[in-house]
Amino acid sequence: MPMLKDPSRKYRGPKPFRLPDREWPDKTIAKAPRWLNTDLRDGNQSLANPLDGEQKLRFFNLLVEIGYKEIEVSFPAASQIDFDFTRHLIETPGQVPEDVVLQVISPCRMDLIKRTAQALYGAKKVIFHLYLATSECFRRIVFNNMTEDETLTLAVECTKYVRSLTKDSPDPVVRATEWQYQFTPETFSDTSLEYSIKLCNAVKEAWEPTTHPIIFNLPATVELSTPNVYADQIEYFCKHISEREKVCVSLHPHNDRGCAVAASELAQMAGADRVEGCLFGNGERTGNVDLVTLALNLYTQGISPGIDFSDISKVISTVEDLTKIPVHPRQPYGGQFAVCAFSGSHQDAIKKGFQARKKLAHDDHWVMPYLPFDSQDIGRTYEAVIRVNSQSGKGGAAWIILQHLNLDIPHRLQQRFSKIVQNHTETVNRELQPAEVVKLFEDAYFQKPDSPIRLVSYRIRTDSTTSNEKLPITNRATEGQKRLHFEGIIALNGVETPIEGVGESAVSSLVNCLGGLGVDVTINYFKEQAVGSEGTNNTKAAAYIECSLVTKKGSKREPVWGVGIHEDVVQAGLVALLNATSSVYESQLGNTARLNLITRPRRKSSPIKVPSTTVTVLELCSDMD
Ligand SMILES: CC(=O)SCCNC(=O)CCNC(=O)[C@H](O)C(C)(C)COP(=O)(O)OP(=O)(O)OC[C@H]1O[C@@H](n2cnc3c(N)ncnc32)[C@H](O)[C@@H]1OP(=O)(O)O
Ligand SMILES: CC(C)C(=O)C(=O)O
Repeated sequence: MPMLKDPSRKYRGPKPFRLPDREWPDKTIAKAPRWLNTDLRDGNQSLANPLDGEQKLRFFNLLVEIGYKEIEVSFPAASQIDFDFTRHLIETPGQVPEDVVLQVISPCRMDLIKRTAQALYGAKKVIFHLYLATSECFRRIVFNNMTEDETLTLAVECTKYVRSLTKDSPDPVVRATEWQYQFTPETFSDTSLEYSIKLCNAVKEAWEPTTHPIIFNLPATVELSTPNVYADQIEYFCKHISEREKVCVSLHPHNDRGCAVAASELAQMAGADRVEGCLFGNGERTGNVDLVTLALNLYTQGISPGIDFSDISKVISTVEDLTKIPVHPRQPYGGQFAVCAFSGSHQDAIKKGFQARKKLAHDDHWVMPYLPFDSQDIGRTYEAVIRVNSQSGKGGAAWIILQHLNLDIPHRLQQRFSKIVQNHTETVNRELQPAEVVKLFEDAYFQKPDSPIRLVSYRIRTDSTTSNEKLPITNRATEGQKRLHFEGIIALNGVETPIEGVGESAVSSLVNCLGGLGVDVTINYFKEQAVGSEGTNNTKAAAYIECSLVTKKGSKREPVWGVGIHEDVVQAGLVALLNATSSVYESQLGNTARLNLITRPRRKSSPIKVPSTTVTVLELCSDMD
């Protein structure tokens, strides 16, 4: 066969269809549709290994649990498994809740209809579903040139036959069942609308709906056109079918062009009452419409779907286990990446979004950069929202530290820490787990067990008795400063040394003490923060310090950071300073600093006498060690 140069010439293109008075584009979806779940029929018939009875029961129980009230449970004439499963549901007391209706399907073949009716004997509530393809393509190719009239006659005869076996049956047990009837002109979206309507009117006349409307299920058996065309077809059908009030218009879209969700939404705007589909879009070929997406899309329209996906992970694991088809990571809502950001600018915006949201009232509308919905609504935490790799920025790492250590790290530190994270992701060339990000943070800014500078004990007092002049020049407070007197013992590379200094705060007095030891640092940035929920016993203080080493020539080295966390806010600041200083000492000075410090003459520590005039005394807590 010669190769076609342009495959587009192989296809017919859109069929001309005019709907001059179309209304659906101006409509919105105002309520959830009637849902029909067909995982156990259309979903099941498309599996490489169809479900056995036990698996079908597990699936059925899940569907009931999450709230489906109409479930197509089987094609009873197709297999003994489906027949027996239907019988099991009917015969097991309490298995089918009172408000759940079982639906079963059969083609327009008398033998198969009869078998289907047998499967339903004694059921409480049933939708008997018959299908017959109506398009020119199917009538000519599949049904051997069956005419429109012959097709209509077959549909009417089969409907009458179903009627005789169900609501018109002489058997009181059969008549006791609450029967509904559904007819599907299969391949509806490829069938002339006038003909579909003529055939459905004839079927309606044959069934004579009374208590329940007759369900006309109008499938895009194969999705052939853009979603607006399907919506036009549904609007036309709704407007032209007779006795519309006796008809429930149902949708059954397939996803061949990837537009099933859009088609279903537009078709609901066009007047449809009901939607048939499968969880996560299982079904023949590219699947039926995804009922999870359709339902959860309703939330973002301010409508409750009436189906409970608040524990979507459980739904996913059950469905994956039964169908052996994994839910794609990028699947709307259910996919593990559905509300997850790797890229830096997205993470920054999301972090800011959550911080802004914290300040709002609980019931404020969800307005969040990059996140269309709240992952908590489907039972997922915010933890997986931000994930860190080499595409991430400062906001992502900062988010993880906020989530795991409860530290809302300052913007300047975010920028510094982000470089450490970036280096690491580029070295390992993969995503970092939150624990790895936390470890990088702790290693960089917290006290290490082998820290070269450790505060052994200290006391601070405010007093006016200490003469500034008596202290070495580096340890003195500057002019006009409120003076705090800091006395303590510091271990430098394990050698304990008494220190003493004055400053306007505990931190600056310790800075002055360090100056006396030859470690001259200036504080560039200092911030304190409460950690934990206010008003609880768990509140701690966090302090962030950025400082630079000042060399003998007076120039500043690259700044370093330290973070201190402590029950006591003063101590948090001191710890932060020492952590930063340790970094200076280790990373900037290296051996020279070690030498400088070690060669200074120092005494073995002696107890510090605190005068009785002490105003503030803070004992060093043991977790400093
Ligand atoms: C679009 C849909 O998804 S519709 C649902 C389809 N689901 C399934 O087919 C799953 C279960 N099906 C089955 O188990 C089998 O196909 C059965 C039991 C229904 C029928 O099996 P068989 O008797 O072996 O027939 P087979 O499936 O090979 O062929 C279908 C026959 O039914 C005819 N047919 C197909 N659809 C219909 C229909 N809706 N109404 C009446 N006849 C139909 C075909 O034209 C064909 O007839 P032919 O043999 O005279 O050419
Ligand atoms: C029989 C109908 C409902 C169907 O499954 C389809 O058209 O896809």
